[in-house]
Amino acid sequence: MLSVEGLTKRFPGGKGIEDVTFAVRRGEVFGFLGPNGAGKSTTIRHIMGFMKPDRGKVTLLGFDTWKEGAFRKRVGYLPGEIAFLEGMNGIGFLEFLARMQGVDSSAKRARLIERLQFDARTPIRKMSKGMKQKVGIVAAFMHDPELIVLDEPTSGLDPLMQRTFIELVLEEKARGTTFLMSSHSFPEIERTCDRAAIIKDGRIVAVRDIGELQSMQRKRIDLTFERPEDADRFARSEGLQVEARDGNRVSVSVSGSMSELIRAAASCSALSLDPAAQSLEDVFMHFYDRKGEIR
Ligand SMILES: Nc1ncnc2c1ncn2[C@@H]1O[C@H](COP(=O)(O)OP(=O)(O)OP(=O)(O)O)[C@@H](O)[C@H]1O
Repeated sequence: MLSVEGLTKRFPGGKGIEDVTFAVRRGEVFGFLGPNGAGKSTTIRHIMGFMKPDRGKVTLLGFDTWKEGAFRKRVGYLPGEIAFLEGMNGIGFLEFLARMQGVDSSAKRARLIERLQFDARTPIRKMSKGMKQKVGIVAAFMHDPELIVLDEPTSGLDPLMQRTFIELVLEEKARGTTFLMSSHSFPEIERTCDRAAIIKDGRIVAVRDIGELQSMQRKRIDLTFERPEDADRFARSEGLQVEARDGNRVSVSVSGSMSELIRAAASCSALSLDPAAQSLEDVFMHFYDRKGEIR
């Protein structure tokens, strides 16, 4: 459905993307994961045919996206930063897009607006970042495209709306829609994607199944015990990687199965077991060694 081959773009100043190669299969939800400035938006702009590559090419539904625009009506796109037409309200903007897309998408549009719970009659200049993001999501989904390309779709959405968004993606996926979705948040990608590419400093460092990425991920767990003696006993258990100890608390890091940890925690009367908020750094550090190479 989508193939990105050797895509290279060097910006003045040396940044850009280098030899980016991956393919998205029909019907899958494909994540595009990387820290800020890694090259996600640059790659996506090339995919959508808005930038001319220095080298390489993008083939989407059989079209070279830089040279041919005929793929556009069959694709939905949510840019990282949406440029709206000033002076319109949400509905006006969506109707304008629908005319360009050349399909009657009014019924689907109304359903999406209801799901995302916002007043689309609000003038765009008065909309919050989250509301604008919702208008952009409706625009990307409403014409039932075969592929939906989303650049950081949940930025600006509150947790409840992030959940609604995930439901929408899964419903569309069940109908056979293909997705390419960029994010810098692994948990977000984890809930929806089948596979993901990881990009860092303009280069793809891994393309893996989500299950594989999950099992590679190292998690930090904070445990609290009834008494410091229990914490001591737990910290001496076989096969645990203890990161920190303080009184009746112990932090460990785990990758893969949790069963050993849970067994040891139970036998030492653990009171609570909390996954520590994982920073992006923690996730990415697992994928790179110091030279930035994939392990
Ligand atoms: N038009 C441009 N001219 C010069 N440099 C650019 C241009 N567009 C992007 N860059 C640089 O290229 C790098 C990749 O940017 P890009 O926006 O693709 O990253 P990103 O992965 O989408 O990041 P974020 O998560 O912050 O949106 C950055 O260092 C950025 O400053």
